[in-house]
Amino acid sequence: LLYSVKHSVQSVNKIIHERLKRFEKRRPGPVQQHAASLASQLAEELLYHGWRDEVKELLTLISKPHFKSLLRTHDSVAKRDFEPALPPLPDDAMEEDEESVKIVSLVKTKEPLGATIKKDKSTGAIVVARIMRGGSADKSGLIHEGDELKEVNGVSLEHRKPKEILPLLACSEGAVKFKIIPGSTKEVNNSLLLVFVRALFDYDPTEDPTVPCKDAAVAFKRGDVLQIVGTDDDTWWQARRLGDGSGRAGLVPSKQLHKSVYRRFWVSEKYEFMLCFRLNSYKETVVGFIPPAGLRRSFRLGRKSSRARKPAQLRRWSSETPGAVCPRTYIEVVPYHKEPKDRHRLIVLVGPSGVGVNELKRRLVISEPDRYGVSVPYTTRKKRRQESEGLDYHFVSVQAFEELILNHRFVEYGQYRGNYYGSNLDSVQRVMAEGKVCLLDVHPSKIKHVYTSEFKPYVVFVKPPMIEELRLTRRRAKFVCDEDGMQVRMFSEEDFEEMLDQAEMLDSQYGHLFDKVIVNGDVATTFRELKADVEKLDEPEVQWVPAAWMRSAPTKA
Ligand SMILES: Nc1ncnc2c1ncn2[C@@H]1O[C@H](COP(=O)(O)OP(=O)(O)OP(=O)(O)O)[C@@H](O)[C@H]1O
Repeated sequence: LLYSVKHSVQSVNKIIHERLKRFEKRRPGPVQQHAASLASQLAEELLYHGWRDEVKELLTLISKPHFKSLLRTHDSVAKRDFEPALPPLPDDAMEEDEESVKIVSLVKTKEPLGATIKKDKSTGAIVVARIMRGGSADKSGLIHEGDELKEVNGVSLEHRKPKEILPLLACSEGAVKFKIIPGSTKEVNNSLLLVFVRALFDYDPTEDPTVPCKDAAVAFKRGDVLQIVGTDDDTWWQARRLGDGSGRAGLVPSKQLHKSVYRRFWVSEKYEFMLCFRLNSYKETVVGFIPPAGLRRSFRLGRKSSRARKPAQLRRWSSETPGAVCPRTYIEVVPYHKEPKDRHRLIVLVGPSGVGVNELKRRLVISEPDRYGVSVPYTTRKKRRQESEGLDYHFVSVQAFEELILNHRFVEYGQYRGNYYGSNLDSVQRVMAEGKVCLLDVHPSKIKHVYTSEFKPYVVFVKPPMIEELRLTRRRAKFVCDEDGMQVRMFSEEDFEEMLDQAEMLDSQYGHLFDKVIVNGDVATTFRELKADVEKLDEPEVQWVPAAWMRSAPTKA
């Protein structure tokens, strides 16, 4: 038995040996040398191709650290990093330490090389400061951060300033030859990160005196989605702006940097502004206006009290979200693909009093009553003759209402003339369970109650147009001006100014929560824009939602 086992092991070994020999003769070569970055690009592509199980599985596989390491190792072997073959040195290179000089040749396209340079203050040498992820320099794998540049296309860089070197590179077409002295080799992770963030502030590098290289920076607007591809540097991250078509990574201020710059700016220049911001704010406590039956008016607190010309200090804006004190940076987002079986996202409409939130809500419901619905509010007041339970209000006892308060079932509630009124979460859920798009109109400070994966709110900020257009479009418009909602009057110049002031404050305090800003000039145009935007949420296109929603299982508000 032992003999036969030994014999078979020997034959297996022989077979393996022969196979390996054959394999060696064929000398299989790598198909390409950038498998790691290709896998990252593939992962990114997959984000846009539905959220099917196979896609998820493949994404999980290629995002695993050991799989990434395997690909990086493959790339090193493919590039023969283990036995660096230096090209023959030109004669004049002999003055340098032969061992240390390297000539590299990159093929330059119309795109920039994707590297920044700086002058080393102590030695005066020109060194590579940064390599942009995904750029030509990065993909070549031939130039690294810290490398000293000696020549570009035979032109010596000695005693030159970085500014003088840029034109040399800009002129170069096709192959660009660099003579470099490699810096200390540090491990560089070439694979792109799969972290996406939504910017909560506008950034324009041309106006930023702190940016190390304006040309290498990426400009973006609040709401843009950025893919963060490198966070090696604590102050300047590398990121790509999605949808700009270039795919080029550039510098963006890191979270920490933006916070510190913002604080410095705030302390020095914005201090006065912030001070009046605080003086004008107060805690919301009362419901100011409860409308008659029909399409419910909102519970936007104190909306009418401001019209009743209360002093500025008593205006309703809450101090509970001190947006201007805490700088807004980035919020991590993930792609969300709506499946046909998924519920519609909750549509939250916010805006200053009188801007037209109710009007737009009304138009949406009338346009497609089977598709759009509004939640029916709860009240403890007595039912009037013409009102119906569940249609105008849910009429409940004080005890029942207070129990609901204790159970955190209200998005917004308050008291008016001794009765409670409130927008209830169950009411919202009922509309959503009917398969309708639920429209909710709340003060932005209350969005937090529905900011969960269960509701996936899509927040639309309805903004007034410029004052000239307000005057023009609201010439014949009337708004409810008494506390019982029965009297109406025309808009005054003061109402317009107040609307614009409120809009500005809402934007600065809660702008980070808005998915869409819509300017309500001509109401028919605004309505069409809003409807088209809401309908887009049902298309199989990728939507970017806070990562926190998707990480946790659907949470109850
Ligand atoms: N774009 C517009 N052009 C002209 N009139 C408009 C426009 N939008 C709204 N209106 C009118 O302005 C008035 C106030 O609108 P609406 O009641 O919808 O405001 P609101 O934002 O819901 O404010 P509030 O909650 O304080 O009532 C209504 O008469 C409405 O028809």
